Amino acid sequence: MTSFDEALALLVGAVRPLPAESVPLEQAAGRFLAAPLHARSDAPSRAVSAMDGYAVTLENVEPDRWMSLAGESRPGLPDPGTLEPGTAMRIFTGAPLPAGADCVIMQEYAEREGGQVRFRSGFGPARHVRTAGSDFRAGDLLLAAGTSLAPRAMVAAASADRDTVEVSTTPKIAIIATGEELAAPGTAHLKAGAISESASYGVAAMCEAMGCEVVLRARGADRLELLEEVAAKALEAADCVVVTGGASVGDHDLAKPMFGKAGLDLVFAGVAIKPGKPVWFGRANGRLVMGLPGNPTSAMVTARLLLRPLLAAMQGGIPAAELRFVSMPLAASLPHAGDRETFVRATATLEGLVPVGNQESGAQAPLAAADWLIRRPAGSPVCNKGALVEALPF
Ligand SMILES: Nc1nc2c(c(=O)[nH]1)N[C@H]1C(S)=C(S)[C@@H](COP(=O)(O)OP(=O)(O)OC[C@H]3O[C@@H](n4cnc5c(N)ncnc54)[C@H](O)[C@@H]3O)O[C@H]1N2
Ligand code: MOO
Repeated sequence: MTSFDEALALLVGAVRPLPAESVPLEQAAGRFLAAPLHARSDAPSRAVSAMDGYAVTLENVEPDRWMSLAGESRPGLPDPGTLEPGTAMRIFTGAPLPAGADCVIMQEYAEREGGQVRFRSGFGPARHVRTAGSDFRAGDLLLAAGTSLAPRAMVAAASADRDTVEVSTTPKIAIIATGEELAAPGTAHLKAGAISESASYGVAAMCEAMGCEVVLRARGADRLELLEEVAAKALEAADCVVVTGGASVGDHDLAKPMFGKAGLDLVFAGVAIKPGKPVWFGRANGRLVMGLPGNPTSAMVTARLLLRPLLAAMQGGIPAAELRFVSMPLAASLPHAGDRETFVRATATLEGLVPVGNQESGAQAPLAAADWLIRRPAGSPVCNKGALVEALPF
């Protein structure tokens, strides 16, 4: 069976990034940069104060000795001029430092009387000055092509002083949940044998968090003609179709056959991971198609491990950046792993990772608290509390 690493490589090899477009910065959050973003100018453009206080030349200041106050520097002022020798200038956080000043003394250390100011000792040694270009220089690479414009990256993007950015076109995603038993949330209790369809809600939320637009949602009973119709519509509407359920070997597992008429070309089917073994991926009608297992935990684990890198790759993102495993301590011991590479669902605590109590593929309730996946190679021995494990934010 295909290993996780092989599946990932196959997937990345099968994707061509969507074209780029220019969008206003206000619409860029969550999108992937299609071109590197360079700074227009230095930041700060000149030395500025990091505190509210008084600009001085440090060697001219003696604790508790009165000196005259001359001038004021406010943020936004083009030029506060020069500090007159032996004086202090009132200055505010972010305001330009006058020429000749090399230090800002916080106002908490100052006492004022008329046009005079003195400073009690203890104000040093910090100078509270942000030097020109200490954040970045004109022309510096602020964000590489392929970076996802997550909230923190948006600050860096806006600091480049550009009103538009080049980003990837938004991928259109169709999500089809298959299974006779599935009912829309709110209606399952009305029908004997029905369950509330849950997996696709997690998948849709993940797609949206990855900057995609979910253009079609459907639930399909296990009847081939019906599913073929839904598949045709989805392939028409979307760049990528995600199917949940029907991935396994049962008589009613129709997720792959429903794309038969559309000429499904499988890239992989079945990956040696637990949970999520039946996950599959291919192409049909020039679109990408990923099949996730119906078990909700398996669906979310495979979406995290394979769909998320796929959505990044479609947008020119770096798939490996979606899979940054880190070392984390275990706060509880783990039994030996089976013969498939295993991804244990866990919660982070101050002491380390604690596996959630219910590790079944069909679990739904524990997913909300399972914010980490612990990666365990096939055949891993028992792992004791305190040991370091490879983990990925889930
Ligand atoms: N004989 C075998 N049986 C199974 C195998 C196998 O290798 N041999 N693999 C098992 C594994 S592993 C998994 S995972 C499951 C998943 O298979 P499917 O993708 O075919 O999933 P379904 O049969 O459609 O559903 C499984 C389970 O999950 C519930 N479900 C399905 N979709 C949803 C949804 N959107 N929201 C909530 N719950 C959903 C469904 O009712 C079933 O209980 O197959 C094993 N079987
Ligand atoms: O792969 Mo299944 O998700 O092990 O139960």
